[in-house]
Amino acid sequence: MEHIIEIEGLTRKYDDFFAVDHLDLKIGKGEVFGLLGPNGAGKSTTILMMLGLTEPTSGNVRVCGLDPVHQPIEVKRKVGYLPEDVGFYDDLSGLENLTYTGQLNGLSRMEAEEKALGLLARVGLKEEKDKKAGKYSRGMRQRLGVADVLMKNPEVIILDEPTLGIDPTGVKAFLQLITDLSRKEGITVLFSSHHLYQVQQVCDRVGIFVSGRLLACGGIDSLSEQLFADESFMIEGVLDAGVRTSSLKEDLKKTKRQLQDIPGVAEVRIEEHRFMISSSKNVAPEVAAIIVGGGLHLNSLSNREYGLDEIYTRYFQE
Ligand SMILES: Nc1ncnc2c1ncn2[C@@H]1O[C@H](COP(=O)(O)OP(=O)(O)OP(=O)(O)O)[C@@H](O)[C@H]1O
Repeated sequence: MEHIIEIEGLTRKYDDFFAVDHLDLKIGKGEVFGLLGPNGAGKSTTILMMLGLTEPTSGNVRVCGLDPVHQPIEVKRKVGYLPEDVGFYDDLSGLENLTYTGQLNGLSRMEAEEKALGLLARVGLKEEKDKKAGKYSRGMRQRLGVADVLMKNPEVIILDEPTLGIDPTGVKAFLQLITDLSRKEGITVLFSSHHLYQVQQVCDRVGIFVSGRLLACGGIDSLSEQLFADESFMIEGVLDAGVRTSSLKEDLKKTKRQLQDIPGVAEVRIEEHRFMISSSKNVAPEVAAIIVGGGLHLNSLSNREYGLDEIYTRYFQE
């Protein structure tokens, strides 16, 4: 696969703090790639370095074969960037804003207007073309932002939290627009988000950022495996709290050791009269047999499998 973005050992330090810590990442042409991670994970800093707006402390970035540190203007010609909050001339209409961008990019007024009209239709703002940008809703502004970015025929589009503050219907339409750009026009799309669910819907691959590092990267299916392959099942065995034999302490210890030896089991914890077992597969039958065989009184056994959603939430809570 042809790589349009290549990042090697990319690092950005602020004093002693690593905002981005030795990042390696390659993104293919036409891919929709999601940068997923909590606040402060280093997503925006990575984006700014790709655009040549922040200088790396060390490491390399190449975007469309260009070095953003030394060729920032060339990079800006090929890469469209949509920041979290797009700035427009609020007193000008959507059409006038786009036409102005077109003219700044070397088109004549007529050419710019024609192109702007086509793009307004493309992003679903045809009806609102003459409305002042200041009166657009947040979702409309984001769509106008995409049209604005498309005015310069970019090869790559980078969007920072593009769905923030848009209602669910708007989000759906917006994500569809992103997918179309990649599928129909071969544009590479990179977007950052906190929302696993949104990223999951449109991205070919996702990179999970935590503390400036890429914790896992790949198709959505492979992420849970990469992150928590050995802990996707949680089995909980509750003992009868009323039964207190003299050998209880010893029995619990012995049973814990036996549970730990079951193939696939990652961790066994005892909390009061409960066993908590995380494992890579469903070992509930073995767990039941061992607990009962160990002379303990099992009251109930529950077993649940975590989806990527829960793993993601659980992980970031920790
Ligand atoms: N100019 C700066 N000076 C000092 N620290 C900074 C600077 N810019 C960013 N940081 C720090 O670097 C870390 C990464 O920030 P960054 O904005 O890249 O995270 P993010 O993943 O984009 O988060 P968010 O989702 O909140 O936008 C944060 O801890 C932030 O405080």
